[in-house]
Amino acid sequence: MASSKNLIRFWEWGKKIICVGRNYAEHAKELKNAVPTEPVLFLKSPSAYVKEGFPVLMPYYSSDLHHEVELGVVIGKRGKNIDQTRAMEYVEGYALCLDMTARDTQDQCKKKGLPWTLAKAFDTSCPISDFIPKDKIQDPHNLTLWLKVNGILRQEGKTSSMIFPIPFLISYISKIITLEEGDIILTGTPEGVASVREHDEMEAGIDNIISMKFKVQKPAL
Ligand SMILES: CC(=O)CC(=O)C(=O)O
Ligand SMILES: [Mg+2]
Repeated sequence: MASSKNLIRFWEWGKKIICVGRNYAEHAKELKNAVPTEPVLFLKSPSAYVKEGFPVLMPYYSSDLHHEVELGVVIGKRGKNIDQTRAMEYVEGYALCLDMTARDTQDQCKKKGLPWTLAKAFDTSCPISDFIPKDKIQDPHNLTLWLKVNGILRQEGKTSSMIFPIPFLISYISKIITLEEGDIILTGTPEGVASVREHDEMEAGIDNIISMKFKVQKPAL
């Protein structure tokens, strides 16, 4: 088992970013998607990570970049075929994450039956907070995730509304992809996703446990 100390810079390790989509019924409905009966999975590249103090860069091919605030679950040790009853033993801590999404690109990918890589995995598509050790969060299914843009509340959702809870997700994912120390699982976003524009400031938090701010910028050409 890794110590929390080792995981403080987990976001630099180039480990896997495994994302769960449509894990909140109200969000699935707001995008006119069916509520899933099995988790929807996709990956982000490690270069998606961006820390506070650096901007979120708008992908040049999108004109509709959306915020999605999510709880990230940080894995502390290697596991394959993990049983749900033991899944929380593999959790070392948490992080607050944004799953930045080029929504127009995602809509095009869906129409063409293409993967979501361009929509979801571009550089800076995963703003991330500092590592939150497991003992700072008593119940990860009893948290409020919130996100403001330029001071106006856009998203506020309870992790109790997740369709697939964390032990189920860990077990399900580990049957397909071996989980390793430093990997992170983004557990899906609640409703209220919407566009951001150049120079907007996003502020997101988990209750009053942690918060973070990111500016949106166009990349220098
Ligand atoms: C429709 C989506 O983009 C799915 C997703 O990422 C989510 O959090 O839900
Ligand atoms: Mg998401």
